[in-house]
Amino acid sequence: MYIFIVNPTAGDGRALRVFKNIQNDPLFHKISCRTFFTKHKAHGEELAKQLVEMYPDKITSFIVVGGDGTYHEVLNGLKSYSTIPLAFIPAGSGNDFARGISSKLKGVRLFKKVVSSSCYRPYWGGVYRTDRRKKHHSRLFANSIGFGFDAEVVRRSNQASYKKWLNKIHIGSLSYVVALLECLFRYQPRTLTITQDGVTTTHKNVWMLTICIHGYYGGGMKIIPNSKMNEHNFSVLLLKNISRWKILGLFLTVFWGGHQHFKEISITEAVQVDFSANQPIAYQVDGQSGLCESCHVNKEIKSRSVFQYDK
Ligand SMILES: Nc1ncnc2c1ncn2[C@@H]1O[C@H](COP(=O)(O)OP(=O)(O)OP(=O)(O)O)[C@@H](O)[C@H]1O
Repeated sequence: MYIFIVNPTAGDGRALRVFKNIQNDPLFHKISCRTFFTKHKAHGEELAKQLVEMYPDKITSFIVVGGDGTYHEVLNGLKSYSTIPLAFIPAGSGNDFARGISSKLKGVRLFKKVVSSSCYRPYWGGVYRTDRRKKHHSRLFANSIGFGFDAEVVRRSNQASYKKWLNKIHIGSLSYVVALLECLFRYQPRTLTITQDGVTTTHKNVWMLTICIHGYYGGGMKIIPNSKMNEHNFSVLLLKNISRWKILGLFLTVFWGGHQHFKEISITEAVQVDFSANQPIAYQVDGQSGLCESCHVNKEIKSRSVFQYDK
């Protein structure tokens, strides 16, 4: 049995339209499936957890129709069930996970491939635990986790009252531009003590620390241009000692990878990253935001089967 988890609000309603097209396809009526619509934040996680506990041996695959946030929730609902296959039909506003796995098909064409082929490949997600969570309360991520300026922009935009209004007139992404300009003048860089694979260093005036499974983030920005996804390593980007105006240049050049030549950026690889900050720091994980003072990040030990059709 296939389980569809659909976030009808993702992509300003695009996910609902995509799902309706799938529902109208004759193949949909030939497969055994059940569909669940998310009704509120974190509902995708609750649904996935309940369903996998209810039907542990009957599920062929979860099929997520939505954006990165919905995929992140379903992934976390399946945290203790690494053998359950997962497929993602991108219909959000960002969809970086689809870019990360080089999925070119969309909508009905992708749905047909998911139910008629067996292109499931191993995917090693990330595990993170902030100081605000107890030891056994680690969570998973599918794309990246970032700390600092960019996360503050996401956090501010998610909390802003103007985002609701901009979403209503379908220019929700403009809320990030407004938040970016707000943060540009107000953000205070942090001092971070970072331990990467056992080596500890302290960095002053840090604007961003971003830990990526693949190169894409923020809705199509290629933050780590040459990132090669693999089972062991993350790509780690550190941005420090940069002027406020140059930050603007960074967010313009990131679309074609020009930012990687900035002397203020270093990109390294690591299996495990720990850090602590001198004061609370914003984080964004798969586009969802929060606050912490320290965090531990490593890769999932067991891989998951994720539908990856990149032809
Ligand atoms: N019925 C609902 N009403 C409001 N919010 C919802 C509902 N269902 C899920 N959500 C929340 O919507 C948020 C955004 O979803 P999602 O990330 O999938 O879409 P998106 O923001 O359009 O896409 P992307 O993250 O790829 O840019 C998630 O945090 C999820 O918890």
